[in-house]
Amino acid sequence: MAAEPVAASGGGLDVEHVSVAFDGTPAVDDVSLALPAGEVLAVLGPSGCGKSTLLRVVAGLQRPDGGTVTFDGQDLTGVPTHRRGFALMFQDGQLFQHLSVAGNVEYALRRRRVPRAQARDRVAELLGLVGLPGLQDRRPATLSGGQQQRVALARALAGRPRLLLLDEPLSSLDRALRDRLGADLRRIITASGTTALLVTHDHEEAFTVADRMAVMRAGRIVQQGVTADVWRRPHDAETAEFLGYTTVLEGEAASAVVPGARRVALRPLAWRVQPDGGHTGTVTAAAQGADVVRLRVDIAGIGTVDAVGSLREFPDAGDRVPLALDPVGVAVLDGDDQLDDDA
Ligand SMILES: Nc1ncnc2c1ncn2[C@@H]1O[C@H](COP(=O)(O)OP(=O)(O)OP(=O)(O)O)[C@@H](O)[C@H]1O
Repeated sequence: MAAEPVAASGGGLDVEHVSVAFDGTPAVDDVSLALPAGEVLAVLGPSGCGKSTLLRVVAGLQRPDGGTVTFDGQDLTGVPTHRRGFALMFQDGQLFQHLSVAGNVEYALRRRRVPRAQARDRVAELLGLVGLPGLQDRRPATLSGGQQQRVALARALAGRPRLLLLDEPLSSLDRALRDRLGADLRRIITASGTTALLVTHDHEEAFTVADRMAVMRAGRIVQQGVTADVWRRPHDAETAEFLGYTTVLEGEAASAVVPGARRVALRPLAWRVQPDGGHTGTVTAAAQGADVVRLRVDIAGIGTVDAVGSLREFPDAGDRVPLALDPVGVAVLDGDDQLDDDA
């Protein structure tokens, strides 16, 4: 069930009924998206779902078989990529290795013949914005992966694009750096007032960076909305799993967790070992993580679920443990039932 996109009133991007097929096989299938000006939208989906193709249609690099792309009400059909006023940033930055950092960032400014002094000031301002002040003269090869992506971002923002298109911008970085740069990316995009469309397979990245999220599967948008809403209320089990929920319960097991619910999805942190938590379970497996003990516990009437425990009282297989349920880690699927946050 795909919610209808909210029209991007007051400007922004509108994608309506866009389809692309390669050799008769649909890659993008009747996709509609709305991105209001000043917001960040993440299209989230697994490899091969068609998200890069969709991004290429918006960029003007791929002609759709059907549908329209408009920005600020202007139909972009027939408008070439370089006339759209958009900027693109890819997974691996694609910096010009023979140019300095400053040379890379001012690339768009040179093409527009911005006066030299003005361009220099803008480069300094952008490097400050992305957290790399003073690195003008360095070569890309002497920078870390995270620094290179920051330079790529500064370069993309230099021409003040009306839409920034990001294709898996953090995927080449390791997890810790990805988390840090994800938060920075959001801050930088917001601070520069840029409207941005991000495609990614990483739900954490989408959650950190975007205001709105569209979940894509096999060429179609299966759910879209405000990021926190999609996160808390995935429509179906497959979407829930893709968003990091690890267990789906049905029938009586579901209603034992949320009264009246037919299906619920649980995040790995939903159950926590806690005295007087209201439930009891038997540990079937335990593995020590860096911060918590990750458990599988069997709860009578519910089944086997993931849980976390404290490193201080390392529970082990066979132990009976008291458990509390954190409502933030629970989503009701296919129903109107919502878990009360105070429950
Ligand atoms: N130029 C092309 N010619 C033929 N098939 C293509 C072409 N580009 C993409 N496809 C196919 O279209 C489908 C969607 O590809 P696309 O690259 O858009 O997916 P994606 O979600 O971005 O995946 P990934 O994250 O792996 O890049 C895939 O099945 C892919 O093989």
